[in-house]
Amino acid sequence: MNLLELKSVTKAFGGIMACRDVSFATKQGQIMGLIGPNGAGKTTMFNLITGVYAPTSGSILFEGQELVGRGPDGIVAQGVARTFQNIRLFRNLSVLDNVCIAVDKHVDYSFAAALLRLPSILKREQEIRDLALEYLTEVGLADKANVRADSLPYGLQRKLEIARALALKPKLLLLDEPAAGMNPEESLDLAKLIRRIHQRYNLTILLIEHHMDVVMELCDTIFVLNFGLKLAEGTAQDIQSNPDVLRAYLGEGYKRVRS
Ligand SMILES: Nc1ncnc2c1ncn2[C@@H]1O[C@H](COP(=O)(O)OP(=O)(O)OP(=O)(O)O)[C@@H](O)[C@H]1O
Repeated sequence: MNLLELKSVTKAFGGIMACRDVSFATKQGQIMGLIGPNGAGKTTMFNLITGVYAPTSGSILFEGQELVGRGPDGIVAQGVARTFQNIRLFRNLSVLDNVCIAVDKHVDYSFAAALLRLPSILKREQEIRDLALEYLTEVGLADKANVRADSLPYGLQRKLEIARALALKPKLLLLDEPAAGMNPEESLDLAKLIRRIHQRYNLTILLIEHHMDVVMELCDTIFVLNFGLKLAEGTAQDIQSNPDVLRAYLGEGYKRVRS
């Protein structure tokens, strides 16, 4: 079953065509890679799916329902969460509080009850902290729960963004360059983490990444954008041997990760 389907999506910023007539479908449970040169339109695709921008034309379906026009909060409520290329944490809050805020989105209690600090609220607050700690444990950050988010090195801030996105209980998780700035060993460690959460939380994942070892290791299918247009789509094997992709992005001397 298709969880996400883009149909002829176009986005123009004035004269710049960031995406042109892009169509693809992501099946339930898939990990799909979105790759291409700088400026190809990858982050714009994420911004369109998450309602940050409205497409100039085209349709974006999630579980068969139109997302266009729903707005970012409505789309999160539908089950879509993301991380950002430029990390967006509450920098001066603790690591734990960054995740608590996301867990809290699922909690239903009245403002008056919260204000009066009723015992039920105090109990619920403890539950939120416990849940947040579980997500931090999942990404290996439990021992950093009480430090300020901006004191973490960038690689760990990216993991914190993943924990926060998980806390929104998404069906579809969009990861925008989660391995940016990581060395090969760290990026393979991150690939293992992504594989683990994919299975554990029954996720469908859309992954933008320039680290090809991570993309080739994780993705069931890969969609290649170039100048806002679809260049190719296929398995890791197809993409690594596609002459157009080698020419436009991977480089003619690209060494296959898997053969
Ligand atoms: N808000 C905006 N206003 C104007 N132009 C934009 C805007 N957002 C993106 N663009 C343009 O759209 C094109 C696609 O940008 P986008 O950030 O989606 O590329 P990308 O593939 O994610 O690149 P990178 O790999 O460098 O992150 C670029 O030419 C960019 O300058």
